[in-house]
Amino acid sequence: MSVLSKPLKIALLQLSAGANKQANLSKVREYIAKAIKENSSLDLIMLPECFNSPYSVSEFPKYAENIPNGETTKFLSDIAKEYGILVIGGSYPERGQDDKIYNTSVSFNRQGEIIAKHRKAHLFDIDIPGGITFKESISLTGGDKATVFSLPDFGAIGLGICYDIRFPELAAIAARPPQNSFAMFYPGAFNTTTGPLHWHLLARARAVDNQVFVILCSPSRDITSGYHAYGHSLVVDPMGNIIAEAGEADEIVYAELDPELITKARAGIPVTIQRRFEIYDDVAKDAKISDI
Ligand SMILES: NC(=O)CC(=O)C(=O)O
Repeated sequence: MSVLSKPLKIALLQLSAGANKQANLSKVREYIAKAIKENSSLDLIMLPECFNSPYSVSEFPKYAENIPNGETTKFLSDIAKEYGILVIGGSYPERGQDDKIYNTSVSFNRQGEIIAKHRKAHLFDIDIPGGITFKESISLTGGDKATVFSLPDFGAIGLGICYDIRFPELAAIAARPPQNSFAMFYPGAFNTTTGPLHWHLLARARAVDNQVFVILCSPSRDITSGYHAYGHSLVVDPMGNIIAEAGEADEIVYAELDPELITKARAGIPVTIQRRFEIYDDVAKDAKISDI
């Protein structure tokens, strides 16, 4: 039996976010209504990284909210409940109890209850001369756990945020026993330097490494903003094939995750049972998993 119990129908909302939080949330609401109108049998909606605020280290503290008591968490919970749909709530800046700021993703069941919370573990601190310099650690603190949770009626999934995809350990922890996830979801905002270099490569690599679906949801590209997101929200199957992809503008991407594709990939190339843990350590053993 596959680790995914039945086909999962998903929609990725590739949307840009501006300075006005209310306008950003209204746009999300409008696109969710559109997605459900276009595809009434949808199971899950996913949003991009930083969908309620600009992607900017100086702006994060101004937009940061308490989770679960802030307005964006309530907004997402209401949507999940209203439409009876699973929601992977992209990410938004969180002000923790410790007064530190995190880049956090919250997921909801069909009743609007929180089923997972992931704090971006690996902060995006890079400096590519002639390309891009970015330092999330100026205002953000990294989370300290991997996130794996059960998507009701479907099975386990892992979740990381953007730069987390560069670290294969989180996906390996999610995909291997004892977690046995069928997919890795990454809300992510690569940019016009790193996107063309690595976006597809990393998504396909994580999929093939672990024989799972990999789903990336990006903001759309707004060249009037301070950060030019790459776009190209993506769904990759367990063999590494791209089965759905957005362009650069606002767009909804639909895909169906078919359990048979996992079964076939694992039967044909049985790496899941060929690992040599007597040669190297299994990162999935004793991993620190988020418990909300
Ligand atoms: N924005 C990110 O967190 C990551 C990114 O753009 C990259 O890894 O490239």
